[in-house]
Amino acid sequence: MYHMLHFCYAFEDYKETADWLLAQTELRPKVAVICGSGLGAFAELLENQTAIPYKDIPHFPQSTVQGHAGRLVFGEFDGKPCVCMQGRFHFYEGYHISKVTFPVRVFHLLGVQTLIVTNAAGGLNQDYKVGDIMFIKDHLNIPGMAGLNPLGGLNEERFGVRFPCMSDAYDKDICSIAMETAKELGYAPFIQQGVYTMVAGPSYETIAECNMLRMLGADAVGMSTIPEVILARHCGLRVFGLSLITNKVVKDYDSHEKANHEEVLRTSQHRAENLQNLVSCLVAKIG
Ligand SMILES: O=P(O)(O)O[C@H]1O[C@H](CO)[C@@H](O)[C@H]1O
Ligand code: HPA
Repeated sequence: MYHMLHFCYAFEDYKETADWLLAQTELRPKVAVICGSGLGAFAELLENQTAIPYKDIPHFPQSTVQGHAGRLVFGEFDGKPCVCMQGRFHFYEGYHISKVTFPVRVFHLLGVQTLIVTNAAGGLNQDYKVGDIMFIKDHLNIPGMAGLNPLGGLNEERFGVRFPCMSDAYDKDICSIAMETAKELGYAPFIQQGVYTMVAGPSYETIAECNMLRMLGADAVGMSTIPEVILARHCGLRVFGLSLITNKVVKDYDSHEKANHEEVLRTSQHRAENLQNLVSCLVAKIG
């Protein structure tokens, strides 16, 4: 059990990992991408790639969830260097919250300036359809409100300030570029902009919880992303986030629908190509 005041990692641990990675590749990425459930095929498109299994990287946790391959891939899109997490870590896997977010600070030390986070999420907004892509404009940090924030404990000033601002968490300029890119690709009919909320998981939400989350103003719900975004903003990275709406949450007691990870992975596969095109064009534009 970790005490709140104890870091799970010291600054030197992040630095050791970053230096180890810098010795594995000549690429110096300015953009990092975290792939959500079933969305990791994106990394296969990277040119000149160096792929490193998480198990070989000092201090890195392991991926335990289906649809998260567990490799860090360095490569290029249109000559723009990028590093991509093929698989993320979730709190419900049993990792301390600072472990879930470990790679984000490593990216910062690698020289990354922009983080793109992707996830699979359940649609709470009834206007959303399965297969829609929601650009995240804001978030509701439910575990954070219950005391589970990745910045809890002593502040590491070498990364950022004690009380970072979150009202500007999602970069409006990158979101506009992403919208423009989606239009160019003909994807506008299935793009949404909305609020993502995180629950700790791994159980999916009850009907009452879904209704509550919707009432609170959330458009989509998942079990990830927000801790990564908070750590990224703390150390000054610009953030763009998107959710693939893989299922509609159940909000009606007469419904026979049941949330399940197989459906999540099926929808991810169905939209994988669109997402890959969108994110790769975005990396090429902002990298
Ligand atoms: O957020 P990502 O990693 O995309 O995965 C989402 O899909 C899984 C549930 O089906 C949960 O892990 C949820 O967070
Ligand atoms: N709830 C929570 N997390 C999810 C869902 C959901 O309906 N779909 C994909 N990830």
